[in-house]
Amino acid sequence: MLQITKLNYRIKNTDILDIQAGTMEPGKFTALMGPNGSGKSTLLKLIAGDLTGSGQILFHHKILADIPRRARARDIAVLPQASDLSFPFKVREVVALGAIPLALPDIEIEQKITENLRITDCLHLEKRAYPQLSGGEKQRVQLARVLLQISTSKNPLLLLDEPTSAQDLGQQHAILSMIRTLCEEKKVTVIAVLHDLNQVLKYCDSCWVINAGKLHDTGDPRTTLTPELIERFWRYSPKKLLAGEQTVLI
Ligand SMILES: Nc1ncnc2c1ncn2[C@@H]1O[C@H](COP(=O)(O)OP(=O)(O)OP(=O)(O)O)[C@@H](O)[C@H]1O
Repeated sequence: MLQITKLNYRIKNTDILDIQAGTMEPGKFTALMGPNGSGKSTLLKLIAGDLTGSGQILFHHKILADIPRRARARDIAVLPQASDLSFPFKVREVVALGAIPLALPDIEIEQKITENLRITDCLHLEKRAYPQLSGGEKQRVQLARVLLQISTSKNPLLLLDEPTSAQDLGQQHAILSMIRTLCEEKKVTVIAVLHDLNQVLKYCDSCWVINAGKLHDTGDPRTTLTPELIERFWRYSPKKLLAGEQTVLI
């Protein structure tokens, strides 16, 4: 369970984020939604501990900021919007960075690296130099790294900032489907910034709609994301299109 109370983050006397209260259930996939600049990445960074604001974030009834760094690194992993490395690391070495907080024998780490490369469709890239990969390949390698980082946790929390932004259509669905399975089978709590309404409707248990730094609404995407709400915050009127047997919004 993640509980947020009176969370405020300001820059030069301006509120970037101001959330009075909100909770997220463990083992669920929650989307952070809202227009550009509304505060979604700021919220992820506050939960990750990369930014410090006022107020409180509790994770499984413990104050997040009080959890020792190493323990926090084993429970909480963050996939940022972009991750460039200037050193010519091999893909396998990049994923291995996720094992730094884990106290595991080498053989187990190697097995876990292989497993996470496999589920992110990166196994064929393992010997390649990371800087030479495409944007989508780099994003999947980083996903493998963060999955490895939380792989020993009993209460894993995965924070993803636009995890499918560089992926082709097939990879977008493969990744979101894999993340859903992690929620259901391994009870991973996932919070992801997502812009695609159809992806949120298809894969997420709940959504938080953020606008101008405030939490406007939370709930099941199928009831929360009404045409009125989409029109109000995104200034766009979605149309329903029947694609095969599925209705999609365009
Ligand atoms: N260091 C900073 N200095 C000044 N303003 C900042 C700083 N960091 C963020 N902001 C502002 O805070 C607001 C929220 O930024 P944030 O990155 O959280 O938005 P977002 O909802 O993730 O946007 P996007 O969908 O475009 O990624 C934006 O208006 C941004 O310009």
